[in-house]
Amino acid sequence: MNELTIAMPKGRIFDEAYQMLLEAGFNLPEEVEMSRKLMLEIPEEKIRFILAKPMDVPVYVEHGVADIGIAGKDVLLEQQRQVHELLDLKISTCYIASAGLPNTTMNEIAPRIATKYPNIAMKYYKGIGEQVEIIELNGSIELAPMIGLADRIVDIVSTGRTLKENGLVEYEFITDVSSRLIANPVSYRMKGDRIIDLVKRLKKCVK
Ligand SMILES: Nc1ncnc2c1ncn2[C@@H]1O[C@H](COP(=O)(O)OP(=O)(O)OP(=O)(O)O)[C@@H](O)[C@H]1O
Ligand SMILES: O=P(O)(O)OC[C@H]1O[C@H](OP(=O)(O)OP(=O)(O)O)[C@H](O)[C@@H]1O
Repeated sequence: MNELTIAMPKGRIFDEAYQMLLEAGFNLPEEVEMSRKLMLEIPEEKIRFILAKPMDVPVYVEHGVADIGIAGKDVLLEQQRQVHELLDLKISTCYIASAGLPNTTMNEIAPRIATKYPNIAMKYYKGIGEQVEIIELNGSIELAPMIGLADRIVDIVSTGRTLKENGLVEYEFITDVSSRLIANPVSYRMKGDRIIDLVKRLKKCVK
């Protein structure tokens, strides 16, 4: 049996994704001790997990150092990497929307859009015929309209709490997001049996 290296996103997605693998019947420790270890070997299953930043999972998979990985659709849309998307796990669901201060229109000349997702935002505004200036931030995006850095933000919305607590309203829905199982194209060919078995088992656990 080939060894399978799986890139797992640390943070929000990890628990739900790991739970799905347990439900799919993989013989893994019930709980992963939250240590600082970034690699986890499961010799009984011939699986090796690498624990990566969510934005980096497709990088490991594209380069083939991980055979498969779990990544948010937001990250996949933003990065457009050469990976196969195998399965929608329907976990860590949320959506991407534009938001801003209530009752405001966008500046007519080059409105400014703050976002962690420059490509998604650019594509969206291009699609609706708006020429915008993108201001790329790495977090706390909701600050931007409040302090006059941008007319709108393009960001993830889950419960809507962050928008509400910062006095912002949603303007346009852009796209739904959930986590996806992705594979390196060469691994998919070379380790097809193992990957297809994993997809079949996970498919049964998708809710
Ligand atoms: N409310 C949410 N906010 C952000 N991401 C969410 C949310 N709900 C689900 N997600 C999913 O989780 C992923 C982000 O996970 P997480 O917040 O752990 O990483 P991150 O934003 O890169 O955080 P950090 O840079 O702080 O590690 C997103 O890519 C998205 O697919
Ligand atoms: O609709 P909600 O349930 O409030 O969730 C959405 C918020 O969560 C995420 O931020 P995160 O906690 O990852 O912080 P950061 O992007 O500011 O680092 C996202 O960027 C939104 O700000």
